[in-house]
Amino acid sequence: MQPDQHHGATPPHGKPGTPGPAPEGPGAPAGTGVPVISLTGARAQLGGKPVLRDVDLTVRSGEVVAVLGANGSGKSTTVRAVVGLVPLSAGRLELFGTPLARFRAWHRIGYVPQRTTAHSAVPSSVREVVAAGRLARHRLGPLRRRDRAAVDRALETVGMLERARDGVATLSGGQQQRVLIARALAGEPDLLIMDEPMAGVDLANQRVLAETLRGQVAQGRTVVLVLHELGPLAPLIDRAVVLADGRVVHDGPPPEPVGEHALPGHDHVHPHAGATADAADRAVTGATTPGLL
Ligand SMILES: Nc1ncnc2c1ncn2[C@@H]1O[C@H](COP(=O)(O)OP(=O)(O)OP(=O)(O)O)[C@@H](O)[C@H]1O
Repeated sequence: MQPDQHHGATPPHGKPGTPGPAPEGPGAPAGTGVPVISLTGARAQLGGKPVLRDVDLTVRSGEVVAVLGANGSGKSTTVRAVVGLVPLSAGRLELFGTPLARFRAWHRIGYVPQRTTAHSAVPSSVREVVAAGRLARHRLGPLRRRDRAAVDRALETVGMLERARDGVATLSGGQQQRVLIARALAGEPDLLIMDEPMAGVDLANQRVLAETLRGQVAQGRTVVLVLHELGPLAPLIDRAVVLADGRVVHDGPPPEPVGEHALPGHDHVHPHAGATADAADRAVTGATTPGLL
């Protein structure tokens, strides 16, 4: 099945009044900016097995793109390749118009990896974890006032400022996710990449995360979200890229929730084996939880 290509067209959920940090100036509609991510013909192998097979992913300044697909379809590997954590065996990657080999502006990218359930053995405080998000911005030495202010702003954005001195291990999973997002925001990135930000997060924390993301999108931040389903984030998404078995099987408007998947609280788990376009069709259906946004 050929991907339904949709690069750069006006998004179905265009956000009126979005200022956008696009180099072509404020007011440029999402999806019409310069490519922030340009991944073409990407192939990658993990454990000797092909995991990405000719993946194309173009994300333009100001866009909010969901990467969807069943378990094992290659979503995490795709975004890990984008941030240089997985080497490509073929294909080309440019970030902000610069080939990966020459790209140095890592402070422009905030990456929130998939959260593991394992508690950190390192007794870091919330503030220490978030301050690590400034590392790409500031060189060695004590945090300057500007860095500290950015850390405070990020903590405030996710509603964790009062918990700044607490140990991360004392937090719930959802609160830890908020801290990881604050770490990414502390670097004041132009591009925010989040891998399954809602996974394992309770409803109250999902509300905070959704509100945080809404604020980022309103500021014109370019956002890539790996999601199992659009769920409560559906109103924010401009475009969906669906993977199945390491290939893009859809690149276009986000799907409408249908059938049982539209029921609130529907918990979607996909089989690992036999990822096909049909599996991808199932994966793109989203459960909406009313009132989150
Ligand atoms: N480090 C690794 N070594 C070997 N195989 C891996 C590794 N990481 C991932 N894989 C395999 O690569 C394939 C794609 O994995 P990936 O995590 O990208 O999928 P995904 O779509 O993000 O899945 P999920 O929704 O379960 O997170 C899977 O078959 C997975 O088992």
